[in-house]
Amino acid sequence: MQLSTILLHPTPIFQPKPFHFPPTNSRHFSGTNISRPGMASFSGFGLVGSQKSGSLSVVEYDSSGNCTLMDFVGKGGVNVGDDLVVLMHHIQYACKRIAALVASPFNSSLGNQTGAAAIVTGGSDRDAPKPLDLLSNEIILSSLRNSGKVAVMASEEDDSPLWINDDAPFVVVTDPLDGSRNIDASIPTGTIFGIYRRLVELDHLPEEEKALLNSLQSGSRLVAAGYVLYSSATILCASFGSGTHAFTLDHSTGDFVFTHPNIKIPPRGQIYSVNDARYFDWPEGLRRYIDTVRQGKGKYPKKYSARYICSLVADLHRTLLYGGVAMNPRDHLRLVYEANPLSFLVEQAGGKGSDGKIRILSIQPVKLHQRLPLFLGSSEDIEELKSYGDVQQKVNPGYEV
Ligand SMILES: O=P(O)(O)OC[C@H]1O[C@](O)(COP(=O)(O)O)[C@@H](O)[C@@H]1O
Repeated sequence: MQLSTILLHPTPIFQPKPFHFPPTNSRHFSGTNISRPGMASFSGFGLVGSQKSGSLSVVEYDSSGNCTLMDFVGKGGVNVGDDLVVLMHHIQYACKRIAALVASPFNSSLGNQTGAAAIVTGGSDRDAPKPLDLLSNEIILSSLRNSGKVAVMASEEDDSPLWINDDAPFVVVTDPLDGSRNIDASIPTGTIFGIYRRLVELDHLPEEEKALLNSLQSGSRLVAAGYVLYSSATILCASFGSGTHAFTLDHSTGDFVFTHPNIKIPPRGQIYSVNDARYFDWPEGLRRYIDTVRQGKGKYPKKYSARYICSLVADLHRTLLYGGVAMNPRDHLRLVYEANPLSFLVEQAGGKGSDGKIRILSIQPVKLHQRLPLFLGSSEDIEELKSYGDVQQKVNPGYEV
């Protein structure tokens, strides 16, 4: 199959549906609490906090009893505003196309057709993108363009941000396909996105300049953020500034169904997630921390377990649900595309995001592709880890795997 064929006919299953705002005459459900010991708790199923008033509002469900992502964000749900509803409709559609792409029997032959594996990044701070990275990037870009709601898109796959639409309200930062080095082995991958408002005070600047400055907003200004995990289930996890919620793709209908309301990361977990083949490149503090918790000698007197998928979205998703710390202590992950959106989600779930010293969301990005150490997880685990002082890996030889 030709690349162009895949691009033009990516997902026979999910045809784009005309967009309608959610119906307003759906049934109302009352809240219940779902929690399991030692795991994230999901509170108030069917009831979510209203972003504007801070009060609880009732999410509306369709006739099958399901509340979909679009019901959730719309007027019958938390009502994030019409512009953001339209944008989310296009983002979720793009992610359904990527979900189909990563599961496609044809994706392993894409490298030969695009020649993308040979792309050189011209001395920039980025690894050479893979064919699926580039295709995912195209899919996201076309959806953002079609939404009419995006002024700027900054992608991990592009050297510079793209100015799309002068009057559109939002700026989107994205890592279209994180963990793509895993793809040949069908290991989970993910899409990460963050949404900011366009800075109207920069409108007078030349396009290149305002595109860059809009993309370098601090994470504390995020309006919304999310990831989509492509795994045994396709899960879209998002926050619109009022809790972190997850939706699972129902392949029979093409809807993301509201499955994990108000995720609360346990304050303490028993799992650390890191590539510990780097142990001898770690600083003393990080080695001591890992040695301590794996022996059950830390503040939580149980032996920790190690889990590392090497796919940031998957490692974070598990951490959100089970607790613990997901980390990459070397300067590898990107502040703009990865650390900020994911820290926003973790904080909204009651956890913490740090570079080992300071809060991620407080860092002012100075470079688009800026990299940093990243520690995300349970608040007590992150605090304990930071108390070891020296946890950022400075030796970073650039591991070829
Ligand atoms: O090689 P390391 O240090 O284990 O890094 C692995 C991390 O890199 C990633 O693959 C991201 O790297 P890319 O953004 O370059 O794909 C993450 O998914 C994963 O957590």
